[in-house]
Amino acid sequence: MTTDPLIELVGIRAGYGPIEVLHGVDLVLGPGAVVALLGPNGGGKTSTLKVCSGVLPSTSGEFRLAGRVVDGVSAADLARLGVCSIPEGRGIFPNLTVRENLWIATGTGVSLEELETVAYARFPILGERRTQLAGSMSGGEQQMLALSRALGTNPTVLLLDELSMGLAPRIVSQIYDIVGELASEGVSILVAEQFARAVLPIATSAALMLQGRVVRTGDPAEIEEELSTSYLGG
Ligand SMILES: Nc1ncnc2c1ncn2[C@@H]1O[C@H](COP(=O)(O)OP(=O)(O)OP(=O)(O)O)[C@@H](O)[C@H]1O
Repeated sequence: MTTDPLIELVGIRAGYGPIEVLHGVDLVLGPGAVVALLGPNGGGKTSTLKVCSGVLPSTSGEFRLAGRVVDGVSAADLARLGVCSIPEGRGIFPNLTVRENLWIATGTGVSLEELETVAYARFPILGERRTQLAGSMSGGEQQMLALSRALGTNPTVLLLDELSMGLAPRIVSQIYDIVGELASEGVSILVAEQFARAVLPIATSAALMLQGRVVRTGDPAEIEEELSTSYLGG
């Protein structure tokens, strides 16, 4: 196992057209770590994840994956290198069945059979619903499907954006239990959450993002406390 950080961002700047939204992001995701990317709306959490998954190119700084500089590497190539992303909104296709959604992940070179085996073993409900349209399932089941697509590809790094969005607290904690299991199996995880409490039980450290920069990293509970008193009016 590598001792290099899985992901290392150094002074990353990036934006949309002429508007820069990341103004020099520094972030480290170590092997087997679960880093919670916390902060209020618009701080740049999603944009940082997009840089890590290769869908938002940086304009300066350095992005390293397991010690290798990967600035400019395409999202598809990063996926082949083991970076797997579940974007905000889950990235599943509501008008396709569970099985067809899993089939989409075969683009990374895994067979449908393998994907289905992994998915249905971990989430039996998905096996029961394999021919059902994804859009007709509950939010929690859709999130399970999104996670299954990721798991089947055997990622080394998992990028998660607002997993808790729109889900009941009980479902959120079930989903995060599974994310915690993945971490204990050695997957390194970077997870953006506006509602920090959801991710606290599994986070090994936290990074606070404000206005396009990581302003502090440290103990997840301390950062959550600072966030809720200073920035969210809690
Ligand atoms: N596609 C886009 N085009 C232009 N500006 C964008 C785009 N996406 C995000 N932004 C801007 O970039 C900044 C950072 O947004 P980002 O979504 O990365 O933050 P966030 O911390 O993830 O917030 P949220 O929790 O609301 O998603 C915001 O000012 C936002 O308006």
